[in-house]
Amino acid sequence: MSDESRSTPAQTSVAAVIPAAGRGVRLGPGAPKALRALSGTPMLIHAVRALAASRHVALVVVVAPPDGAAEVKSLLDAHALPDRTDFLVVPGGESRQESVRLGLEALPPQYGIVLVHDAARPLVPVDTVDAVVEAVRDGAPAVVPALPLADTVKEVAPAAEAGEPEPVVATPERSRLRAVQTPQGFDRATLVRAHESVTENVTDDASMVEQLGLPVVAVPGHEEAFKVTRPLDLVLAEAVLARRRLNDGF
Ligand SMILES: Nc1ccn([C@@H]2O[C@H](COP(=O)(O)OP(=O)(O)OP(=O)(O)O)[C@@H](O)[C@H]2O)c(=O)n1
Ligand SMILES: C[C@](O)(CO)[C@H](O)COP(=O)(O)O
Repeated sequence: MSDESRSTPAQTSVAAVIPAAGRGVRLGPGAPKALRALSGTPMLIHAVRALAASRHVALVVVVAPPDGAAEVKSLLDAHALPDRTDFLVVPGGESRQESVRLGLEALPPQYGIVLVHDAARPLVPVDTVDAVVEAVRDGAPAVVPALPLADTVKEVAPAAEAGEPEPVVATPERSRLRAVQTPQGFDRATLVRAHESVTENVTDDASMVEQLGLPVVAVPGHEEAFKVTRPLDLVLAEAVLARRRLNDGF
């Protein structure tokens, strides 16, 4: 590639990988979490629309439950989505990390910036997505949206016996702690290297980049980007959607 044809960060195309292959055990029995309805629409469709709402995002790769790729393709076909965005569906894996890796492997070469976004965070506002992309375009290899904590956090040691109280061993300084959300944004080469190098299971992609010794920066997250994990989160999600409908005058 000549120097003239090499993309600058500002021109680099952006793809989003949406891991949606989880079962949703903490949500309780039912369909895979991403396929459960919020206000009559599958959670996954809300998440896809939230990412495709960003003018930066040109491709969305949905990582479907391992035996659910055909169902997810039909869902994408059945719901209105922006014309300017391309969509791909690939089957996922046993862990979130494996599902993200499978999504990354499906990315065509022209995408230099990758967002990884949980299907379980269906209501992330577009301004949060854009802020993450802009921070990567400004040169950060890895960016996380993050919020200060409302609760004090304690570190505990294992209880002496199951069911016994856990001894508290430390209280980390709260002002320096953040609750991390998605989409997390990456320079693609950095994220690919992280997934190739880190073999132990981690709960987010940015921590793999930290393990490479590369900088990760935090931008402001949003309270509506919360993760639907337990049954009460569904109640909150429905309330947020009802508030949006009211604000939009529906
Ligand atoms: N094998 C997996 C496990 C999780 N995920 C995705 O990773 C995101 C965050 O995971 P989480 O909220 O933990 O979802 P689940 O694994 O479905 O939840 P649980 O742990 O309660 O089963 C979700 O969008 C989920 O679909 C995935 O793509 N592949
Ligand atoms: C990636 C993540 O959403 C950042 O908070 C989170 O780590 C996912 O965790 P989960 O246990 O897979 O829900």
